[in-house]
Amino acid sequence: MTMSVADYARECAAQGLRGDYSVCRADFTVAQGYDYSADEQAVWRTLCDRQTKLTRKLAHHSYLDGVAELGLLDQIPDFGAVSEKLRKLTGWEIVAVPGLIPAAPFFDHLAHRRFPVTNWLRTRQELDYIVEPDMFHDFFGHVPALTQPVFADFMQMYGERAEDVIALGGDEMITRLYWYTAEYGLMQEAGQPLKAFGAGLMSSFTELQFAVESRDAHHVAFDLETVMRTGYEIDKFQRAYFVLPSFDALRDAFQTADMAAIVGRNKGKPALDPATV
Ligand SMILES: C[C@H](O)[C@H](O)[C@H]1CNc2nc(N)[nH]c(=O)c2N1
Ligand SMILES: N[C@@H](Cc1ccccc1)C(=O)O
Ligand SMILES: [Fe+2]
Repeated sequence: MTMSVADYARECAAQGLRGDYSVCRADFTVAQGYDYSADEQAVWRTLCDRQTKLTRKLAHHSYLDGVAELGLLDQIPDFGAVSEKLRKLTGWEIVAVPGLIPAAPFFDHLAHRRFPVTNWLRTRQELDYIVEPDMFHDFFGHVPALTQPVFADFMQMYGERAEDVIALGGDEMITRLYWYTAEYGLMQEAGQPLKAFGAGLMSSFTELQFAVESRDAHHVAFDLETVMRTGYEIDKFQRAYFVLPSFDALRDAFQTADMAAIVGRNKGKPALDPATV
């Protein structure tokens, strides 16, 4: 692990991130501390109700199958109870974190089948979109798919391969790959309408509709090396969405890629502009 919790806490405070990083353990986890107000519970239900109407229409079926399997969206989740359920289904658990954490510990959690979930919730003013991951994003966006064995295995492999790529000096490149697939990926299977599967889309009322339905959204056919070279910003709608033909295509690209060669060719080069890829 490259960055200490104390250094990261200072950096996050300087950037205006909302979580309290001063209470983190060395692996960036904290206690969930289940003490949410009635108002926060109401915000949670509002978020789930309005977003579920959209995902029914715009989300890939692997996500919707996950929601059906997981249930539990009527109140703010108790991470311990959810972990118990997930462990039985796919061997995953969720751990509480104060918000965005650095790439290396994040991928280390994934490699060990632990998914980091932020322990605080966006406010009523941020129902449509929030600039940093909160509990609604982490839980509603990511956790349902972890009930699906194929996806659950894939996320662990992501964590393992990421550690190798980081060791080669490719942390920016592997982070972009995660970003444009797990967070903002779209899927168009043969003969099917375009669907979303990325968690950053699942949790945003406005960006989910924009990415799938707007003529202004920039859709690009998935290519592993291009994705690994394309820059991104976390606090604005994405200027490119990469479209996969299937999950198998993603897994194959991952398994056959010569990561050392890709990192070697591209390390230190400026990122591609997402608007023009
Ligand atoms: C690896 C990459 O930086 C990725 O966006 C990670 C980083 N840290 C994170 N931390 C939290 N809490 N939630 C996330 O979704 C992520 N995503
Ligand atoms: N923009 C996402 C949250 C998010 C922020 C940053 C990274 C990933 C996701 C939402 O509104 O739900
Ligand atoms: Fe996320």
